[in-house]
Amino acid sequence: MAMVLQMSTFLHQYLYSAAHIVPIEKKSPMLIRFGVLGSSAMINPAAIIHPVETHNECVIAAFASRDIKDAEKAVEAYGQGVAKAYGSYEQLLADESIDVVYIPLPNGLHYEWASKALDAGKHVLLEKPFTSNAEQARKLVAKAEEKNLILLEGFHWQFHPAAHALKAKITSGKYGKILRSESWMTTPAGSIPKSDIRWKFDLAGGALMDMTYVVSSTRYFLSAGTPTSVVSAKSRPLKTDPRVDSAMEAELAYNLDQGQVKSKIVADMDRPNLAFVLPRMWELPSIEIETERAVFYYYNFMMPHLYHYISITDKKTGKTTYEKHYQDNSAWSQQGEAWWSTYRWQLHAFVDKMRGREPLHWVTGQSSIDQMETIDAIYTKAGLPLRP
Ligand SMILES: NC(=O)C1=CN([C@@H]2O[C@H](COP(=O)(O)OP(=O)(O)OC[C@H]3O[C@@H](n4cnc5c(N)ncnc54)[C@H](OP(=O)(O)O)[C@@H]3O)[C@@H](O)[C@H]2O)C=CC1
Ligand SMILES: O=C1OC[C@@H](O)[C@H](O)[C@H]1O
Repeated sequence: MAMVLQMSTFLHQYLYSAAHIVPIEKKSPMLIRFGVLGSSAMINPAAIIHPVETHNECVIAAFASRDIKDAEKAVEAYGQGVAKAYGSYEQLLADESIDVVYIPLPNGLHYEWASKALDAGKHVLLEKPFTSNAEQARKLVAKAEEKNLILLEGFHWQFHPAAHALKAKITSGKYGKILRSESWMTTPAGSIPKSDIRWKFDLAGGALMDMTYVVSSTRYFLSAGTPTSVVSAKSRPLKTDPRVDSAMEAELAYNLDQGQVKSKIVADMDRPNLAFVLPRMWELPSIEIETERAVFYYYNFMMPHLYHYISITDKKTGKTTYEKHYQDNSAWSQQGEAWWSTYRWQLHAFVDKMRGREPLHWVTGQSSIDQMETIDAIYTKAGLPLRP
């Protein structure tokens, strides 16, 4: 289902950004210049190109690919201004006119190229998962701090108003302490081609890495760092390479200020069809959080701009109410538009940070380290090696 979501988000972004493109001549004269490392990455249109097209303070000034022809194709497809095409990532990093580098490379290359980008004095918007493992995450965050450069892990979903609306309720105290949570993300069997980067151990593939959202959603809504322990973790190994988890299920124990919480996470990149035939298209990334007085359920927390709902069941009365937050009256959503995708919200925050304005939300370096430490701990408990 994740792939279907991704395709739908492409369409959503294409249609909305086409309607809201800010022509280059109407953009701010002080443009933030982005460079993309990996012009042909599937995620580029949704995560960076369309968001930039609709933002009046930024432009994509260069694309780099391993093969210059791919960079030239990306330049041609991108209609704003005159972007440069580079036939190597090094060349783009040497371009002094680039302020920010967006990195949509395979997971196993995140650390190397984010590190090189920081060395070249660039700010970095880095795709999830942050790095291959926690050791790399610690080094990368230290480098960004030392160089006083912005480094953000692209947990786009956290920037959407719906995430904030739910978190505000959970942390309000009105519903009592959190008791447990359960976060799911699945993709129907066979929908990710076997040649995909997600199946390659050397590129830091695996379900837990790709569907790192199940960990980040848990940590975000619990306001948690790392778990006290990984109680259990079981992977379903990829037949051709058992180091790669085609699925991972784990139970985490947190000791929060407010008390103990048990969290289940399920990530499955090859989810068996129902009765062997029916792909579980309805299984959008979701999280359930039970507190003393209510059970919350956030359906499609990852792409809420396409569709989502938050249900709240009162444990005493059994009554369930439903909410949607494309745009509400919160200070948060007043900063944007109901049509903004999660990636557009994320870009808004990134630009705020670049301009010295305080973004309403940020994924801190410590959070990215905690995220990778949690992932390492789950792999270790499951008896799998850490990603290289
Ligand atoms: N935020 C989100 O919603 C999403 C995030 N992602 C993340 O973005 C990253 C890229 O994912 P996705 O777009 O699906 O990946 P793709 O496989 O489509 O693209 C990765 C790009 O990396 C470059 N590359 C460099 N070295 C290699 C290599 N050894 N093997 C393959 N590609 C290489 C290629 O670009 P070139 O040849 O042009 O240099 C390639 O097109 C991943 O980290 C993934 O987790 C993915 C999907 C959604
Ligand atoms: O980040 C992602 O989001 C959507 C999924 O399709 C994809 O596998 C993953 O990389």
